[in-house]
Amino acid sequence: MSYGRTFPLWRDACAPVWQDYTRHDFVAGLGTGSLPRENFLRYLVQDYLFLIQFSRAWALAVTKADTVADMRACAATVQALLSEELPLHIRICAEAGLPEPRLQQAEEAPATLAYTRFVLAAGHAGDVLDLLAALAPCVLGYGEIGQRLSREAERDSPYRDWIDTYASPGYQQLCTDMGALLDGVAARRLGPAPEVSPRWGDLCQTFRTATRLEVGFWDMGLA
Ligand SMILES: Cc1ncc(CN)c(N)n1
Repeated sequence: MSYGRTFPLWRDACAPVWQDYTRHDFVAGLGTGSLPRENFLRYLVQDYLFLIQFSRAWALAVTKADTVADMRACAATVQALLSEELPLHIRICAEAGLPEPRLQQAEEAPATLAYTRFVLAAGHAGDVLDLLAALAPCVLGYGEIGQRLSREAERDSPYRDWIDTYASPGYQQLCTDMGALLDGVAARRLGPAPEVSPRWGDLCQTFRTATRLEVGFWDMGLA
């Protein structure tokens, strides 16, 4: 799945690290079902904390967006994070005996701090395109992972629920919408040939750093 034109260019510019992210051992363990539950829950608690900061970053994108249509697209992502993705985490953790107040009291792991504060700093220091470059690996990487695992994962993987969430038409639509948002902002700010813009190298670097931080997030889950 390409999710527009800009995303594949950024992804292909950091292909080895993208591979490390989307083909990580943690992801393989979700597909085969061999990932220990304890590691999955450690990841989910941190991801709960991650998604709160990530929602703030998308809310920042609402304030930085160029047009009302873009504001709506960013606001829809805030809504999806808080009302669809976060409840999945709350439900799975509650079933495992971890009610939401316990999640709220959890301490952020260094990997969570590093990733979320990087994204927020990129957004505060830069414009909406810098912010979207930092946000894209998260949204679109899980879109790719969800699609692939829904085809390749063991039918009876205990992580089917998780896989189905990211493969679902709702999440895939979010990815398609983000790809279109990204293309529109890139065209507006960089012109018809974004790859030759003087900003292109910095944007690729921001995307690459966020992708490395995704790898660090899976590593934290496996540790
Ligand atoms: C760390 C991380 N990256 C991406 C996603 C998908 N929104 C997530 N839930 N957590």
